[in-house]
Amino acid sequence: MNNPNTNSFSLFGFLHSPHFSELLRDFATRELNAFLWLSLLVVTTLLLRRLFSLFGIWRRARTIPGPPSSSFFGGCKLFSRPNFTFTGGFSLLVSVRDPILIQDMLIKAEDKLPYTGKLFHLAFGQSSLFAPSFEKVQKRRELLATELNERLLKNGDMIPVKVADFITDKIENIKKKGGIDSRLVSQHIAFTIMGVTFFGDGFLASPKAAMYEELFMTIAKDACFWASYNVTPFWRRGFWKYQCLCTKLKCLTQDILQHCRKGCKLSSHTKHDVHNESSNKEMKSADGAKCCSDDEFQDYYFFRDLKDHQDGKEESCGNVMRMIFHGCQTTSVLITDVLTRLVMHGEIQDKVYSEIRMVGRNPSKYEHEDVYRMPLLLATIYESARLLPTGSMLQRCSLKHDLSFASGVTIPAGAVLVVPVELVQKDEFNWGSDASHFNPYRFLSTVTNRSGSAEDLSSTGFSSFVLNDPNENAAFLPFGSGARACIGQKFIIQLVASVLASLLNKYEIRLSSDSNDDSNTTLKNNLLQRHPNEWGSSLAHCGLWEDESNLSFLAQVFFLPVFKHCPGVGFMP
Ligand code: HEM
Repeated sequence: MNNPNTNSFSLFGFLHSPHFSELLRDFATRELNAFLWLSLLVVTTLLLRRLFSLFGIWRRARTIPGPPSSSFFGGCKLFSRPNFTFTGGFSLLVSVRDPILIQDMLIKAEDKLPYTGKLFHLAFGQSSLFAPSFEKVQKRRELLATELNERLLKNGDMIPVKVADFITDKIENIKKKGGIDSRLVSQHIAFTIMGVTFFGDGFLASPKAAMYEELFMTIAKDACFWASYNVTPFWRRGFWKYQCLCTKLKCLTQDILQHCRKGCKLSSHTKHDVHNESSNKEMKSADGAKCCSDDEFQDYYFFRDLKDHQDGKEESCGNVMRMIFHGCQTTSVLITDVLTRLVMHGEIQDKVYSEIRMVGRNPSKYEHEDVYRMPLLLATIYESARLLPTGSMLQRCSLKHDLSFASGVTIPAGAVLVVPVELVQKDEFNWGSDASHFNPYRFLSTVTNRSGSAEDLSSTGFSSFVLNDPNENAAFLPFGSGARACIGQKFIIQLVASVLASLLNKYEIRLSSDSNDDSNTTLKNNLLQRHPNEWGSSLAHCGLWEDESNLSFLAQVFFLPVFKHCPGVGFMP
């Protein structure tokens, strides 16, 4: 019979024996070795996979002709082969500069990069309209384009007139308080156009419209910074403040929408049960703005056709905010640039003014079809967009299939395709020797009579020029091209031209004499002055400046908008 005391004694003795510690050490060493081997195996497999994928990329990239491309996205370039840059990201980056290839590529490569929209996801929530996959956006793109163009045709006369009147009032009000920056005027115009487009006329009367614009701009300014974190920075207090602003914006968007809808309903017949209905869904946000459910948005007329195509998770609110954001950023850059060009090229401003006066039936308001009788104004807008596109790069990829081009080049699926828009739009090969100069006439042709000589039509109220379609030149890409081209191009060009026609009829844009900084004078300050002959007949546009007390307001023009060169924040979806 075993004595338990003897057993426990011998176990205790064994545990303290040198043999046991040796066994333990041996075991630990084996475990550690096994772990190290396993780690080595995993790391080696990962590295080999990466190496193989790198060789795969290199092998496929060898078939793509062209010079080596430089590093994009600020990444460090490790080595470069023709059209292939290894930046450590293990993706093939192909930069396309040939306009014919670009056109082909923009038609065939329908997807955008998988991280497209991440930047704005944080700020505005999900947006199905700017999703990377073409399959997801195709239907909505078509519906939105129809809606915009129908709206354009139906309400084309009303939006520019209302926006121009609203902006003129705003300018006059700000003028009373002091100086005003032309970037700010452009921002107001862009924001008002977007507001009226997406919320209806009620937006102009909304008491929260000004606050909405301010909040939008604050968020747009910070969006790049907060999206630059790979891991959402929950630990930073500033991040929570930003999130709070984003929630406020969403609530305010819904609040303004409700305000506009109520206005519509009141003016039609009954108050309905808007208040009761929504009170169940409402929750109060920090500043008192009311949040309601997304159903409100799905009822909203602008999205009524999109309703059937919404999947459960999607937020229509995100779509509206993303579009307002995109439209505002791009449009305000464009308007600022047009104003700058007109200041810098007084002779063009004079001719545009004559054109506007010639067409003008009503001295202050222009109807939408009238802008098509102002080819120089339209050409000025296109030429400004050519010289300063709102995004410096277009990006595409084909997520599923390899892309084969007419030239015989094949780009593998998943490769990142970029078009350096600024370079292409200023390339002498595409635009001639004056490619980097402002010359709106490049988009115009003269009207000729039967004998082939230029005809002077000024007495008939028609311009002697006709506008060529700028999109005929494959190197004209401010609105992109192909499958994912901007669907707002026609709409916004017509609106911007109409609003500018109304404003230019009232104001002349000039460099400010206040600027002391001579080196920057050319681009810095300009003045919008009310034309003394605003309501009169066609007096000469120049020479109206004797009376300096007429000076209206100071407008500063900045050539490069603040956001322009921040990667991603700009104006690209
Ligand atoms: C001056 C004004 C504008 C400019 C310069 C502009 C420019 C652009 C550019 C460059 C793209 C990318 C195209 C591409 O990758 O090929 C784009 C996309 C888009 N734009 Fe605009 N845009 C403007 C105004 C608008 C407006 C007013 C709207 C709508 C109200 C709009 C709606 C869109 C949409 C929905 C897309 C995304 C298309 C997609 O990803 O499928 N844009 N825009």
